[in-house]
Amino acid sequence: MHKDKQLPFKEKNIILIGFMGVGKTTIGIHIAKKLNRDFIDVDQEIEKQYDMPVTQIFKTMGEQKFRQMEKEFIVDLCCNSRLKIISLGGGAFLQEEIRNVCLSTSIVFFLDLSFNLWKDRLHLLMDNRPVLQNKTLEEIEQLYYSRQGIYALNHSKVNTDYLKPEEVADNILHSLKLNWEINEPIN
Ligand SMILES: Nc1ncnc2c1ncn2[C@@H]1O[C@H](COP(=O)(O)OP(=O)(O)O)[C@@H](O)[C@H]1O
Ligand SMILES: O=C(O)C1=C[C@@H](OP(=O)(O)O)[C@@H](O)[C@H](O)C1
Ligand SMILES: [Mg+2]
Repeated sequence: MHKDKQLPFKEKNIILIGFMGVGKTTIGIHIAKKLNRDFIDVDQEIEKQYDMPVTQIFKTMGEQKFRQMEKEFIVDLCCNSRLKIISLGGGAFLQEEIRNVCLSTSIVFFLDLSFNLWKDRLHLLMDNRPVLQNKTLEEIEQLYYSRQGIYALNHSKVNTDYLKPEEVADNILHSLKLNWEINEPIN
């Protein structure tokens, strides 16, 4: 739809990135509601398409196949949609093609949560995040820090420490509104 032409700033998709469990899905839903826009969670879309949870996709088809599906879905979405609120899976941004298409077409917010606070959420994630399974806390901490450089490639970083999902959504909306005004003033 807009491969060669940039969309007006206000029409660009908004994309949330960050480590597993930081709240991309939860906060994305809040933002979409507040802006009255469609919400798309990439993992949920892949799950619908294959009629199985991500954990099962990893088991039966392997991680590489999941990464391929993830890439195809995100590239298509970025090139052929607008005005969407999109939550990526935490590993998606590791793929260069995904980073490039997201950063060149959309507004990318990195949701940051310090590891100390993230640890308290581990029990909520262990069962349905295949990447965490069979790892020690030390290995998970290494994975967390090894990905921070990749997440640093964003348009805006948002701190989520000690904030409720709705508060983070409000902070993102505030920042968006300021940017919309700066990029496209009313007069
Ligand atoms: N700001 C927050 N404070 C407390 N719990 C949260 C917050 N954001 C998300 N959660 C919880 O953490 C878990 C993971 O959230 P989720 O939105 O699925 O993260 P992600 O999509 O980044 O993996 C969920 O159980 C969710 O309710
Ligand atoms: O970080 C990762 O490699 C993954 C994160 C998950 O999404 P969330 O970040 O929404 O948990 C999901 O895509 C899959 O389990 C792999
Ligand atoms: Mg998610």
